[in-house]
Amino acid sequence: MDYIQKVIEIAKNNDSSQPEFIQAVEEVLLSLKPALDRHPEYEENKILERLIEPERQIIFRVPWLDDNGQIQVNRGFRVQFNSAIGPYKGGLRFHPSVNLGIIKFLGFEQILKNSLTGLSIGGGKGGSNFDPKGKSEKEIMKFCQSFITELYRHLGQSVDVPAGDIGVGAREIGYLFGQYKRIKNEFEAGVLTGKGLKYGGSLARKEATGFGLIYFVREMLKANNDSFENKTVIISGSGNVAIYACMKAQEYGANVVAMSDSKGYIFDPDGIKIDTVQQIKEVERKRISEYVKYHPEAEYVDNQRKLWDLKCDIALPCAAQNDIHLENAEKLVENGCFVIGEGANMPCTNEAMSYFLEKNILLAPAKAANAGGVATSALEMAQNSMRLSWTFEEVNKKLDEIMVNIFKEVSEAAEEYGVPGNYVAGANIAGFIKVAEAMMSLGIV
Ligand SMILES: NC(=O)C1=CN([C@@H]2O[C@H](COP(=O)(O)OP(=O)(O)OC[C@H]3O[C@@H](n4cnc5c(N)ncnc54)[C@H](O)[C@@H]3O)[C@@H](O)[C@H]2O)C=CC1
Ligand SMILES: O=C(O)CCC(=O)C(=O)O
Repeated sequence: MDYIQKVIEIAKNNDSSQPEFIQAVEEVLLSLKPALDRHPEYEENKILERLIEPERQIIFRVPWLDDNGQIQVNRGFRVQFNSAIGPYKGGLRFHPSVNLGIIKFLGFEQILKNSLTGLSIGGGKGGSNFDPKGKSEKEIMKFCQSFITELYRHLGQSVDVPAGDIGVGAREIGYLFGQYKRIKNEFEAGVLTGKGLKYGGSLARKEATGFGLIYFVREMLKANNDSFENKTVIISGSGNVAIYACMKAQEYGANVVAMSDSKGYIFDPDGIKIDTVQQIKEVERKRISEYVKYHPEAEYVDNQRKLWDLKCDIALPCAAQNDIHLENAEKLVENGCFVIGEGANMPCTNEAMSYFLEKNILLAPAKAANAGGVATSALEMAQNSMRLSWTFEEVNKKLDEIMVNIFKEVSEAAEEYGVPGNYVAGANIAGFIKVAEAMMSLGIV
């Protein structure tokens, strides 16, 4: 058995109840062969065995009182995966589906993503099986306070710096930061990112993941002599990443015709009115089905999975993992889709990814394409350290430059390691080499 298969077997034996984590490990490791062939020292130093084992995993009880005075108990997680190149960095997800395997897949992806940004940030991820849907503002606050009251002892601006992910936005980060500050009696702004603008947040962090995705896809299109102009785009999700991806794609002349949530999708052939989606999702926190009340000419389909049957040139999955299965991939290609930009983490199954690559579809992998969010989080930390704030234009310009660099790094790695145009392998190899070299330098730790 070769080295890669041996390590995949170790992951399967150790973590057989964590299918998403095994999926992420297989996807990454299987593409690293050219890098491992060139660097036999990585096997001698058991770099892959160490890479798949988190440095630390924290699981904790989160008790809180609901509005009826009843005690509720949730489970909290923080996986501090790899700090070879910087403090652990990665978001918190609050969603009923959260378990250790999901947090581990996200944390594992984060190691290589953060490495691609070129900034000094290691990989981590956390969250809870808490469901924010239907909770009052007070309940959200009480949950966040209880969550951070346990987790705070493992955090610090040079230790571990969480941010948002599904179910965690500026509101939740505010409550987490407020309680952290109270416990520590210290205004340690750099301990959390995605903060509100009045207490240390960065302009453009809210927009960064969606904008960054479009900057990356723009570069990928440019390298293939194409652009967003007049392209038909469909987007899954209607949260933070989806909204700002839609906005920027429209700015570049694309016609975004569909968006979704976990229940269904809206189809507006004249183009999604993104300010309506923002009103429904960011202000009212309601279902995307509300859209047709404002725009009766649009259609609502009560089946999110059917989104992938729509005709488009570019598909941007920006919701959750394993959103695009093989049959969705086949349908997209059959309908003429030739670009996939992954805004969500691991939105395509491994079978769907292989199919896209086989069909020479331009596939922008999540690790690279959605790295603009965490990169801008690192810019927020930099501003916090300097105790100053950059303008929106300054942050956005830096974000754009970072995404241009990531694309360059990814496509050059693909060329150098013999898989030109395979941005999936390019991203994995480029992200991995940096972390592996740092791990080699740091000794057996
Ligand atoms: N917020 C950020 O800065 C970053 C987020 N991501 C990833 O982007 C994705 C979306 O995250 P956010 O927009 O921040 O979250 P969000 O909570 O703002 O929005 C999530 C969206 O996905 C939809 N959704 C959730 N589960 C779904 C399902 N099973 N099927 C269809 N739709 C579903 C929700 O209805 C909502 O529209 C996640 O995969 C996240 O890990 C990646 C990088 C950074
Ligand atoms: O901004 C951050 O630190 C985290 C973003 C994140 O969770 C992600 O990149 O998936």
